[in-house]
Amino acid sequence: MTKQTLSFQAEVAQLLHLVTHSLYSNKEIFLRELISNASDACDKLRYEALNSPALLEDAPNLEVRVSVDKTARTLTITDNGIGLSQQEAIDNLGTIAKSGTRDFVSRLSGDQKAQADEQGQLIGQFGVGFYSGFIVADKITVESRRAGLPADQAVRWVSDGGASGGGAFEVENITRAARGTSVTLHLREDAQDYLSAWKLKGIINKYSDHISLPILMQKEEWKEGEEGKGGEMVTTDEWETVNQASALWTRPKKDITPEHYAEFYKQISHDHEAPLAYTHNRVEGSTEYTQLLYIPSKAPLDLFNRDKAAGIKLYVKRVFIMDDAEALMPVYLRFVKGVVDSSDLPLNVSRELLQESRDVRAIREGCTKRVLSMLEDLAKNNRPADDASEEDKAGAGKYDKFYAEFGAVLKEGLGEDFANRERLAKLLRYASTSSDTASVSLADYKARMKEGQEAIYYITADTLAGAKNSPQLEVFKKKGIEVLLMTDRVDEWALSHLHEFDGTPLQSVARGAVDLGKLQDDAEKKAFEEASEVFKPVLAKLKDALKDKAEDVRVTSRLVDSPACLVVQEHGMSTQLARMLRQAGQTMPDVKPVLEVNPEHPLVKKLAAGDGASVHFHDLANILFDQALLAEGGLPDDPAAYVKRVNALLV
Ligand SMILES: Nc1ncnc2c1ncn2[C@@H]1O[C@H](COP(=O)(O)OP(=O)(O)OP(=O)(O)O)[C@@H](O)[C@H]1O
Repeated sequence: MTKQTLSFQAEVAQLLHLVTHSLYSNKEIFLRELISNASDACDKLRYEALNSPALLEDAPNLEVRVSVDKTARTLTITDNGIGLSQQEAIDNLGTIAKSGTRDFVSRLSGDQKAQADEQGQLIGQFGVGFYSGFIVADKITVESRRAGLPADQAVRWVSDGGASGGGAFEVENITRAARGTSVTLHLREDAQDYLSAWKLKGIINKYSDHISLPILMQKEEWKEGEEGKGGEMVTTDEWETVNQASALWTRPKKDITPEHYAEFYKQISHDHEAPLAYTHNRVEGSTEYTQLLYIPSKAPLDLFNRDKAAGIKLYVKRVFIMDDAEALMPVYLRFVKGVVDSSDLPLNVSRELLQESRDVRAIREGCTKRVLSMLEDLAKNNRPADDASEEDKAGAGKYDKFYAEFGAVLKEGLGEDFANRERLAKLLRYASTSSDTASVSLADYKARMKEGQEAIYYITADTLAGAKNSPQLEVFKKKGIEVLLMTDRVDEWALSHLHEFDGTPLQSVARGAVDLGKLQDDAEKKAFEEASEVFKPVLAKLKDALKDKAEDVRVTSRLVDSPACLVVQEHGMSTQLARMLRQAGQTMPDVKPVLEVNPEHPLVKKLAAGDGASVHFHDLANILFDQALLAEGGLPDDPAAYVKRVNALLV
């Protein structure tokens, strides 16, 4: 093949512009990115070689070499991993594979370029990968041969990253004896200090120490100068390993610093923020494995996508097997990132096999328990006592942070993980009528329950304001009974799997007839029974007038200021959930709510005194119903008819 000149995908050209104009503040990350790619390429080869050992040719020891040529002013990162075919070089080094990064870049418009610095920080979140080489290089040459292809089918890829204005790269066919890839950076004028071996070792130590492959550099020696001249460091032909070259998780915990853990997290998660917490354990017993699990500080944008890739990398005896091993973590813990290294699974394990393996089940259970313990610790140290140790104080507010990001997903576990339901229930936090923030645990609530209170009361609504101002809370407010306010979409479904906490039932205040049990005194009960009796005739008339809308009409003691509210039958779906599902396009059976009226309210009294056969009565009954619907965030079936009825009253 002769030389071909090809253009970058439009987003790559934009990304390159961004990289070269805005990533100056943290230039050195380019080395981490390129070494990380080299390490991935070796992992891929090791995995493919499990089935095709011939791919390893005569070089079974995988490694990365970093070398400099001071005369040519180049820095080269070479690996003997999987390599790239010509087509792969064109596809992978000319486009952006990750859809998240691509979308982000394509959204940057021209006038935003002024805030390049800010964007540089943002782009750091997505990982610029290979293209970060252009932070320090004005030209990059990649030479590569895919493992398994003959020496004369290697490729050379060269680009100046668009500096010449063309936004193009060249590819040509070359002969390369060794399999694998070398990336040569022609260093910019202001990046010449990356020719210093000492500097490079420092960067490798900082960012890439945990890479399990050996990273080799040529040894340097002090050479005395000729007479009258100073000495200097000179490069020898001997190569030495400059990193620890053992996978981080295989090292004893005492030898790993928090910085190492954080750096490793960044590499596996592509998250620029430090993790909130991590746990590292070697599990022994009938199933043996090592787990290193992280809880991120921030939720990803696609957190609620239950099909989203899981964040666990599976290794078997330190050989990388697969990313996103979803069988190792339940779906409700999909935000956890980390590594599991098993000693028992076969190296050729497939995703299908993982689903069925007993060892995998044991690992999943073990990982789940670990994550829950980690969360329990965060919860425990969230509000440290004054005399707590410095370490415990450092955890202040971390659980709140976790819960704000991932609480809604954790709740899915109530319906998914029956074995751990009680532990999960203890981790739940809600806003309540005494706290606007999601900080009340079920145990806190129980500890504050009133004398004679027999249930944990809660209400679900679309918004906090909607929950707080719901008419259904009126009697609870009057009696000073705390009610949990639930506003996550998942709450109602999740709560349908949690009927009690520590022996106390959970009761929705919008479901079934209100029964405050011992919290109501005898006089109140008597007054209520009398009212039910007195209102019987008007209830019958209301029922008739609203027969298309309401399942039943009854008097209630739950209201204080409002004339009426809607409730659902004890085991029915709430009107709020039904509305949500309908909005989501599901066909819902038409379940009619119960209209409850307040016998103390003037409007209800007026109805009772009126003539049930009059047109006026029919209109008032409908207004009463529609207003109750509005009060809980719904819309009348026929809004125009509602407006007409209200207007008729106003004039
Ligand atoms: N040393 C290498 N050996 C083989 N293939 C490579 C090498 N470096 C890069 N590639 C290929 O180029 C692709 C693009 O690399 P790039 O670093 O831009 O993205 P990535 O590695 O997929 O993402 P990220 O770096 O954010 O993890 C890689 O997915 C890989 O296929």
